[in-house]
Amino acid sequence: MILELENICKSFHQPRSGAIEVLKKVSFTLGTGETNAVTGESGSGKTTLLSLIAGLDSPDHGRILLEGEDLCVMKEDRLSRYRAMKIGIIFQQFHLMPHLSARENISLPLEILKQQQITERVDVMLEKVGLQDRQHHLPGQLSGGECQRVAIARALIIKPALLLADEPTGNLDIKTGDKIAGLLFDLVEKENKTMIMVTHNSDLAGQCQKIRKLEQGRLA
Ligand SMILES: Nc1ncnc2c1ncn2[C@@H]1O[C@H](COP(=O)(O)OP(=O)(O)OP(=O)(O)O)[C@@H](O)[C@H]1O
Repeated sequence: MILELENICKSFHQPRSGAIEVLKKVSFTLGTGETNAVTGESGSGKTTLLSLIAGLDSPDHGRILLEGEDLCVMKEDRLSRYRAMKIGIIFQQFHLMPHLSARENISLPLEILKQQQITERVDVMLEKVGLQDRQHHLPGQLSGGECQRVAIARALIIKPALLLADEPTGNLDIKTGDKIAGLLFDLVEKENKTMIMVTHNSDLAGQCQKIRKLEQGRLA
């Protein structure tokens, strides 16, 4: 098992509305090379769940094991490095660095992790996502679809154990979204990546091997 969630609980406390119990003892496991979609109504806790798996927030109770290591008990320094090495994240809003070119955005994770052969690895990735002729453009000079290609390349370049995608086509028009989804699933399949994708889009969810629904704090 690459990922194991055991009895994850998460509440948010608001002075006015009191506590909202978003996740109630959520458990699931994911094997290497599996793709799962997480669906559910707005406010059902999909992004919360993804943030916990990404180690960007911590649960109130429960364990999250990635390759057998419990993210919930790691100290911040180690967690940051572990996350950077093991988890690639693709967001709806791309989250690119606006002052860096496409090429520099893709190479950034490798620079941070002080990896070798960065130029060659970025060249290969630029070709995979079809952006060789846009590599020196800034995000503001790229289309939405091109920005998401950069984000996909940046997420995959570290060869992550786990890929997390939060509405990866949600900010794109239907035609571009379909193209980007095609590219993403193609790369995931070719590279045997393990992926969790949060989406409202049933066509997209249907391309994952399994669809899980979050409802009233529980995952079916
Ligand atoms: N930091 C926070 N503080 C307080 N409440 C929060 C916080 N983050 C999320 N919530 C609440 O938790 C619930 C779940 O939010 P979440 O963003 O995970 O839902 P979602 O299923 O991703 O929704 P959507 O599909 O609309 O993006 C919502 O009721 C939200 O208001």
